[in-house]
Amino acid sequence: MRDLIRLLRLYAPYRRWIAGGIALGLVTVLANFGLLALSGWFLASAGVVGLAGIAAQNSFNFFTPAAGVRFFATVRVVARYAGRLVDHEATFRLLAGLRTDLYARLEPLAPLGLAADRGGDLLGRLVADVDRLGDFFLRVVAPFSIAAIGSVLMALVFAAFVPLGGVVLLAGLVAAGVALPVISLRLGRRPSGEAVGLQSAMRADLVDSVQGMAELLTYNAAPAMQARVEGASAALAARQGRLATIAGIGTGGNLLIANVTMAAMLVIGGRLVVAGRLAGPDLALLVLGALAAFEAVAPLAGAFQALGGMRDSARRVFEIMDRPVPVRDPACSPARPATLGLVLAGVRLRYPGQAGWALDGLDLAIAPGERVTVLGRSGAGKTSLVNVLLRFAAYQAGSVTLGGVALRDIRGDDVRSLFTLVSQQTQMFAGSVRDNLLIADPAADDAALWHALEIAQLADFVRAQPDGLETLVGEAGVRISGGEARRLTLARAALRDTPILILDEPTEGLDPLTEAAVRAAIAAIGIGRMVITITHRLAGIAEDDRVVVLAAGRVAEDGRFGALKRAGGAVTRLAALHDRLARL
Ligand SMILES: Nc1ncnc2c1ncn2[C@@H]1O[C@H](COP(=O)(O)OP(=O)(O)OP(=O)(O)O)[C@@H](O)[C@H]1O
Repeated sequence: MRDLIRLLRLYAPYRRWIAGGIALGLVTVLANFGLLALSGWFLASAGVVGLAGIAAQNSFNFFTPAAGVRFFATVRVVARYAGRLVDHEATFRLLAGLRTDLYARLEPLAPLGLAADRGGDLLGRLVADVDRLGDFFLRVVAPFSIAAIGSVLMALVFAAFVPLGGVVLLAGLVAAGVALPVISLRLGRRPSGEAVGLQSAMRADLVDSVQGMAELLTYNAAPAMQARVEGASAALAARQGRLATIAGIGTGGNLLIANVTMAAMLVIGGRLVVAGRLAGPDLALLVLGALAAFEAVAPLAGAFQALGGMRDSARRVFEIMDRPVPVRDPACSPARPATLGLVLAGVRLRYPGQAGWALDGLDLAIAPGERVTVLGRSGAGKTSLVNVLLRFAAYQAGSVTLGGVALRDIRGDDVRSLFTLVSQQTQMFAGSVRDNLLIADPAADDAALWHALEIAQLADFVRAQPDGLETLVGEAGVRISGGEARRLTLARAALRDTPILILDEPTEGLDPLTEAAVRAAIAAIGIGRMVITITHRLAGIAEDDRVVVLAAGRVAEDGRFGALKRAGGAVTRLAALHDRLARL
C-alpha cells in the first residue's frame, strides 16, 4: 500500500490532467445514466399519454425530453472522446517522467550497484513494470474516483424519487464495485504475484539465452534452456488462465448484481406505483437508470485485479530507486588542477556485504605522464584500484588525491572525464564502426575517425570493408573478430583526449601478431598521458618500465622491472615462470 501511495504522489505534477480525466469520465457515466433514465421515462410517458387520449397527447411536451435525450447522447460521446485524450495524455506524461527518472537513478548505481542484477530483469523493470505503473491512473485511480463520486450522485438522484431506491442502488453498486472485486482480488492475489515473478524470470532467461546463444549451442545446453523457458511459459499460462477465470466470474457476478438491483427497483417502485405514490413513467426511469448506473462500477473488477500486479511492479521499481548509490557525489567539483598526479595513501576498500578488504592500506603515487604496469594475482585488488580511481566504489579509509585535490570532492562524471578506460570487456554497441567511435567524441569528423583508426592499426581493415565506416559490428561486436574489436576500443580511446589512460588486460587472448599491433596502438595512444596498464603477464614490459605488484589489496613491490626481476620477490618468480614457459 505504501508503494501505491508513493506512486500516487508521482502523479502530483500532472494533477490538472488527472482532475480533467476524472471529470470527463464522470460526465460520461452521468450522461449515460441520464440518457437511459430519461429515455425510459420518456418512452413510458409517451405510452401513458398515448393511452390517455388526444387531449393529453396535445398537452404533453415531447420536445424538451427529446432534446434532453439528444443532449445526453451527444455529451456522452464527446466526454468519452475527450476523456480518452486527457487520460492518455496524463498516462504518457507520467510514463515518460517515470522512465527517465528510473534511468537517472539506475545510472549512478552502475556498475557495482547493479552487479548482482540480471540484465533481463533490469530490462523488465525499466520497460514492463514502468508500463504497468503508467496504467495506474487509467486503470485504478480514474475508475475508483469516477465510481465513488458517480455512485453517490446517482444514488442521490434515486433517493429524490424513492429514498429506499437510493439506498438499494448504493448497496448494489457497493456489492458489485467493491465486495465482488475484493473477493476476486483475494482469490487472484497468489496467481497474480506468481505471474509477475514468472514473467520477469522468463524475460531474464530469454535475454540470457539470446545473449549466450553461441555458448548454449556449443555446450548443447539449448534444449535444457528451451525446456526451462517452456516450463515457465506453461506455468505463466496456468496462472493467467486462473486469473481469467476469476475475472470471468467477477464479470458474471457484476451482471447478476445489476439485474438483481434492477428487479429490486421494479418491486420497490412497482409497489409505490400501485399505491399511487409514484408516477408510472418514474418507475421506468428508476429501472433503466439502475441498469445504467452499473456502468460506473464495471471497471472496478479490473481495477482491483490490476492493483495486485501494480503493487508488485511498484515494489520492484521503487526498490531500484531506493537503492543506495555506491558513491555519493558532492554538489559541484572544484576547478580542474593544473597537473594531474595521482596519490593514494592507506586506501582501504571493502565491498558491501563482504567480510574482507579488497584494498587494504594501498599506497601508490603516479606522476603525470608516467607509465605504470600493475601486476597481481587474481583477486589482488587490481580492478578494485580502477573502481576507486573512477569513483565507481567508495573507499572507507585513506585518501586519494588527483593533482592535490581529494577525489571525494570531485563529482564522478568530472573524474571520469579525465580518464579513458580500455578494459577486456569493453562494450561494442550494435551499430556501425562510426557509431561505436562517436561514443568517445560525438563531434568527431571523418578525418578524426580515420586518424583514430590509423593509430589503433585498424584503418586498413575498415578501408577494406565495402561499407567502410558504416560497417556493422553486430550486437556486442559479434560481426568482427576479438582482435578487431579490441583495436576498435583503442581507436575509441584515441579519440578521447584525456590525461590518464587505464588499460585492463589490453592484450589478453590475442594472437602474437594482433598483440603486437595492439601494443603499437597503445604506445601511440599513450603518448603524453599517464598510462596505467593492468595485467597478469610480463610480455612487453621493458627493463626500465615501472612495475607495481599488488598482493592482498596493497602494494607488495614497486620499482623498475629490471630491478624487481632480480629482487627475489613476486616479479622474480613470475619472470622465471615466464622464461620457462617461453622455452617450452
Ligand atoms: N563487486 C564486488 N563485490 C564484492 N566483492 C568484490 C567485487 N569485486 C571484487 N570483489 C572482491 O574484491 C577482491 C579484489 O577483487 P579485484 O576484482 O579487485 O581483483 P583483481 O586483482 O582485479 O582480480 P582479477 O585479476 O581476477 O580481475 C576479491 O576478493 C573479489 O572477490
